[in-house]
Amino acid sequence: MNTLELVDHGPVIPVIVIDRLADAVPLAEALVAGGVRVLEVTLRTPVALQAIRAMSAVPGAIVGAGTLRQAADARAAHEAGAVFGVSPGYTAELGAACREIGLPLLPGVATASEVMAAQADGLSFLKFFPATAAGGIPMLKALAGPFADVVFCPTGGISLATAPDFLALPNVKVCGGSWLTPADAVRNGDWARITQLAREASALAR
Ligand SMILES: O=C(O)C(=O)C[C@H](O)[C@H](O)COP(=O)(O)O
Repeated sequence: MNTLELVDHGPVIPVIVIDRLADAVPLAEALVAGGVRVLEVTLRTPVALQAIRAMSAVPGAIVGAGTLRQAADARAAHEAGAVFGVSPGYTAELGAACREIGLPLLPGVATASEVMAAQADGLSFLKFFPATAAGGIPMLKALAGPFADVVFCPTGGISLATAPDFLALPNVKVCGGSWLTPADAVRNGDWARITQLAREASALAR
């Protein structure tokens, strides 16, 4: 798989934090029911790897791991069944580890130098993180000049209301965000609300 294939499935990749393993499967089912199939599960919690394994068995779900910071994270995610990885930043070490194990990587960048480092290692579909704090739409427009061959997935501070402006940019094919899985909805098992948020996100135009 090439990470750019992920954009074929819809305009938004939800960034998911799982605190309780029991929430993993119903949450994935709720998102898939709303038309959102590509799921980024952050490695921020102790149950994240088990959650990736459980969610991978949900029909229709395409599950990847977020918050990859080191080579060991990539290996653990791959072993848990993640079919892609996302990182908040980029290091050559992480890139090499992902290549070695065959885990497609969507690495985070926030500056021109970071774009150049990722491109030097063959990566041209990049997460722009933290999108809003790192310059938002004006920054993406500025990066389009020298990096016309780069496609971005802006993530960080984006909402249903602001996503359309990002998705309207020629160098943006998909947005990431945690707004589809509000912590209170997950805590309360409000899966219907999450399906509704997923429906709204998957209906966004590109
Ligand atoms: O944990 C990771 O792997 C990250 O890189 C950070 C997340 O992508 C953003 O924190 C999501 O941003 P919000 O939509 O503003 O919540």
